[in-house]
Amino acid sequence: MNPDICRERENATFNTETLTNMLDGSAEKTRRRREIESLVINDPDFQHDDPNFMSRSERYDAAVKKSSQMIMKLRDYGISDPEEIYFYKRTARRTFHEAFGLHYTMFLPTLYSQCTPEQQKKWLPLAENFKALGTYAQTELGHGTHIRKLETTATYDPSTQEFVLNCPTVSSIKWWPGGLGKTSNHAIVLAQLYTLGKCHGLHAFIVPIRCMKTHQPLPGVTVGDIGPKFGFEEVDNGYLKLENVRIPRENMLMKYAQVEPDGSYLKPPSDKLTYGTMVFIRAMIVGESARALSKSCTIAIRYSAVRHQSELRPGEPEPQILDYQAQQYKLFPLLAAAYAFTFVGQYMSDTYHRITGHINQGDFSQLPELHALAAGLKAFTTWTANAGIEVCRMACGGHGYLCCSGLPDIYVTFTPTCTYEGENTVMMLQTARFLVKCYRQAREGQQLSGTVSYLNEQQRLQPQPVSSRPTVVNINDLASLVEAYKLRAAKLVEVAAKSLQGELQRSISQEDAWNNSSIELVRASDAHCHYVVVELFAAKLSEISDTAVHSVLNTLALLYALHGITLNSGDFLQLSQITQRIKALLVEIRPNAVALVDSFDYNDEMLNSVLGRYDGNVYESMFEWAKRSPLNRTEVRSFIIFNIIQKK
Ligand SMILES: CCCCCCCC/C=C\CCCCCCCCCCC/C=C/C(=O)SCCNC(=O)CCNC(=O)[C@H](O)C(C)(C)COP(=O)(O)OP(=O)(O)OC[C@H]1O[C@@H](n2cnc3c(N)ncnc32)[C@H](O)[C@@H]1OP(=O)(O)O
Ligand SMILES: Cc1cc2nc3c(=O)[nH]c(=O)nc-3n(C[C@H](O)[C@H](O)[C@H](O)COP(=O)(O)OP(=O)(O)OC[C@H]3O[C@@H](n4cnc5c(N)ncnc54)[C@H](O)[C@@H]3O)c2cc1C
Repeated sequence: MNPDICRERENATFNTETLTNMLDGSAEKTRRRREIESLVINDPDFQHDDPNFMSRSERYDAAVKKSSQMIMKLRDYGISDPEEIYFYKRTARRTFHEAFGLHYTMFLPTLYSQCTPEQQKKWLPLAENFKALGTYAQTELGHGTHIRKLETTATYDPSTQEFVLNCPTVSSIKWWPGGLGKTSNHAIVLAQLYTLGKCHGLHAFIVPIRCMKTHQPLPGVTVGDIGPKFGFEEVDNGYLKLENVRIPRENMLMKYAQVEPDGSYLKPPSDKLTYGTMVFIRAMIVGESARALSKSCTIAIRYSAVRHQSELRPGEPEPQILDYQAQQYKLFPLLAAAYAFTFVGQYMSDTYHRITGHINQGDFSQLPELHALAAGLKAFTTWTANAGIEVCRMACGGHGYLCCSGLPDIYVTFTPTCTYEGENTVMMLQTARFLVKCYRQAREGQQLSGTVSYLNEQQRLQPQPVSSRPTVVNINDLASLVEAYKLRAAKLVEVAAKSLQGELQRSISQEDAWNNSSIELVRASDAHCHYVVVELFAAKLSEISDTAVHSVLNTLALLYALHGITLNSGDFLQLSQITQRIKALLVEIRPNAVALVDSFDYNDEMLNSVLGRYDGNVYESMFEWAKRSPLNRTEVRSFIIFNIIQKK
């Protein structure tokens, strides 16, 4: 064990196990999570070649093999709880990405949430037993964001009681779905429903695409892999063209909207229920932001504790790079954000399950808030985490650029979360739509509840506009900082609403007014989400009874809130003391930095990083890893070089 990293752990002011238990929910939950993780880590079937030294095809084949093994093993171990399956797969995913990822994350959840009981009876046994292997095919070459303009059609034929599916143009070819190219034999296809000559908009259909016996594409189906990408090398994101593909009427997902045998159409209670799976994944991605950022911080902070470089004082030994204030300023606010997002991820998951419970009971009243919250927090947390991973990589200097640091893979795997499940700017604009609506309701005297209740206060405090009210912040008091964030959010929502109003007064259309105000609208959503994160971090502190853990998390919460103010100082009144206070907080966090990342409890197998190793023995491991590069298998790799040298 590296002596530097041992000393860091000895100097921590709190018990890492207590904090890990709190993050997991209880000591028992930590025990069970670790037990599931060790099933993977100690399994010889999961000791495989490093994918960095494999070709794309080899990686795909290995991923399919591992994914199939996982299915068998989960069955053998009797693991069926979704959260436990998730722990198992998360551990197995450490060095390869699942070939059946979309089956679990979107195909199955869509069947659970949008099938009638009769449909569930037919499809769930097939899907849960992996006979029907599925994906979610919504995006087309021409449209990903503006899904109302998707061109794939499903036209009902009452004479045969079938839907006929077509992708009539090049731009209507389905493009991107994970696992579509080579793996899936079924797809949930989002298509424009036509019945009795009328279009009823987007609906979801279960479409068999490959024969369940031979795995050959079915008649009318053209399907394949879209080629290499920035990351996710193992995954066969695919294309799909449907030409006169007939499916039975019962293959339309009919929990909400229905087509009767004679072709008559029954409307759903809300036409946005078709979009439910996207809301689910957006809600889950918030927790993924926390995990990607906490992993990156673990690597960068552990490495910064063992890496020595330059001089602080002439003649003295080189310090740990973690002792540089500039290094702390890069990493500790991200560490604080990783904790904040962990709590926000838990809140988002609980909120999703609570509100979908109400939706299942027929109460749709909270759907707009759920959509706005999931869209906004998905965008807010993925943007921060995405930028943060890159900061962590650069904070490791040159070694952070090596694949064995683990950071390049975390980055290329995480960065598409800013695009998929709703491009982030577009998601922020959806949240803004909700915020402006709420602002107007509050102005009309309606009492708002939930995360937007702060907009009620603007009504109470009229006639003085929010934008002219001074912000007085006690920088040592979290409650005061929450108030400052609240006021900033109220101010920026007001600015956005007024911009819209101003544009409309110039008698331009609603749509143009919206486009001309989109900078203000995105800023309003960003401020709202930032407020929600700070508020939830502060609320979490009130649940913590252990004094030492409370104290260290309070320091992190203060740093998160104050650092956010410095990044957005134009929106707050400038406070000259804030930078001084931040410097003091960095010093306070310094002795606990390694213990705080230890508490995330990533073991070496999951972290898969030579720089972030628990024992700190980074250089020996880097040298061992380099020796395994295929380019090192022979001393002279290219005779072309050899010939050039000879000629000279
Ligand atoms: C407790 C622990 C539990 C552990 C559980 C363990 C289980 C673990 C399982 C899973 C773990 C998951 C881990 C996550 C890992 C993620 C990996 C997933 C891989 C994903 C691969 C990628 C897949 C995809 O990308 S699929 C394609 C996604 N595509 C999109 O997102 C398209 C984006 N576009 C849109 O959503 C829409 O077109 C739009 C919102 C931009 C606009 O829609 P439009 O119809 O045009 O609407 P508009 O006119 O603007 O608005 C009309 C009103 O409708 C409201 N609205 C819009 N959308 C919604 C919605 N979804 N819900 C509700 N309401 C909506 C909108 O606000 C308007 O309302 P208003 O009242 O009229 O203002
Ligand atoms: C790795 C990966 C996996 C994916 N997996 C799947 C899958 O399994 N199934 C599936 O169906 N899809 C999948 N997708 C597709 C993904 O959902 C879309 O790429 C995503 O929804 C964005 O749509 P787009 O590509 O059309 O971007 P565009 O909408 O073309 O975005 C381009 C730019 O235009 C801007 N823009 C667009 N509309 C507006 C607007 N209204 N206002 C302001 N700015 C706007 C955006 O902000 C962005 O800057 C995947 C994508 C990736 C990268």
